[in-house]
Amino acid sequence: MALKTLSAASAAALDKDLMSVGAFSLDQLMELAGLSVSQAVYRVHPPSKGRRILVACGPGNNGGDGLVAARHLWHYGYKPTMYYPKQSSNELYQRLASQLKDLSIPFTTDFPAALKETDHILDAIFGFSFSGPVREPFSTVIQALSETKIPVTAVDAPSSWEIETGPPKEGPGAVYMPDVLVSLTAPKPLVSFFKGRHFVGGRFVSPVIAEKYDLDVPDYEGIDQVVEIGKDGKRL
Ligand SMILES: NC(=O)C1=CN([C@@H]2O[C@H](COP(=O)(O)OP(=O)(O)OC[C@H]3O[C@@H](n4cnc5c(N)ncnc54)[C@H](O)[C@@H]3O)[C@@H](O)[C@H]2O)[C@H](O)CC1
Ligand SMILES: [K+]
Repeated sequence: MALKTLSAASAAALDKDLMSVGAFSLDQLMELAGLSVSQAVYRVHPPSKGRRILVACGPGNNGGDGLVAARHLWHYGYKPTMYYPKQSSNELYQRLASQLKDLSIPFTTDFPAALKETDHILDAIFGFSFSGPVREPFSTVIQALSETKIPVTAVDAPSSWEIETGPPKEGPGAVYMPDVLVSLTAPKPLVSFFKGRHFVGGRFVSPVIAEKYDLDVPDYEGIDQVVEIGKDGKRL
C-alpha cells in the first residue's frame, strides 16, 4: 500500500495552515525541510563517496530548501558549490545566501562547467508550485540533469515534472530521472512515475494537520528527519 499523496493545491494549502494555525514561520519550515534533505544526501551519498556537491537552486522556496541543505552539508564535511541564477531579493533568501558566503561556499553561473567537477548534484530548482514548460536558464540545466551520469537527489519533485502528472510528454524533462527523491511533508502524485530511492522528510506535521489533509505521517525513527520508503509504501 503506497503512502497517500498530496496534490499541489493541498500542499500549498497545508503550507499556509502550518504558518497560520500551526504558528510556524517560513524560516522554521525551510530549515527543517533543508535539514531533512541534508540527512537524505548523507544516507545515500556519505562524504566518503565524494565531498563535492553541486546545489542547483530555483527562485522559490524549493531553492530555499537547497540553500539550507547546502549549509548543513558543509557542516557535515561536504564541499558544496551553489548554482543560484535567479536570486530573490526577499530577506529570507538573502540571509540564507549570506550564511553560505560566510562559509566561503562558491557560487557559480556556469552550470555545465560545475557539473564536470562534482560528485553529486542536488536539484532544488522547482517544487510544488512548478508549472511547465520550463523557462531559461533552467531549461538548459534540466537538459544537463537529464543527460548526466552523476547521481542526482531531487528536493520534493524532479524539477520540470508536473506535480500531478509527472514527467512532461516531451523535452529533457521527459527523460529526466533523478536517483533519489526527498518528498517534503508527503509524496506528491508524481511519485508514481519515480523509479529511484524515495525518502519522506519534513518532520513538522501535527496530528491535527495530518488528519485535516488525510496524511500518513511516516514512522520516523529516533532523531531522524527522513524515512526511506520502499516500493510497498512502507518504511525500509
Ligand atoms: N510544507 C512543506 O513541505 C514545505 C515545503 N517547502 C518547499 O517549498 C516548495 C514550494 O515552494 P514555492 O515557493 O511555492 O514554489 P517553487 O519553489 O516550487 O517554485 C516557484 C518558483 O518557480 C518559478 N517557476 C514556476 N514555474 C516555472 C517555469 N515553468 N519556468 C521557470 N520558472 C518557473 C516561479 O516563478 C517561482 O519563482 C516545496 O516544493 C518545498 O520544496 C518550504 O521550504 C517549507 C515548507
Ligand atoms: K526539485
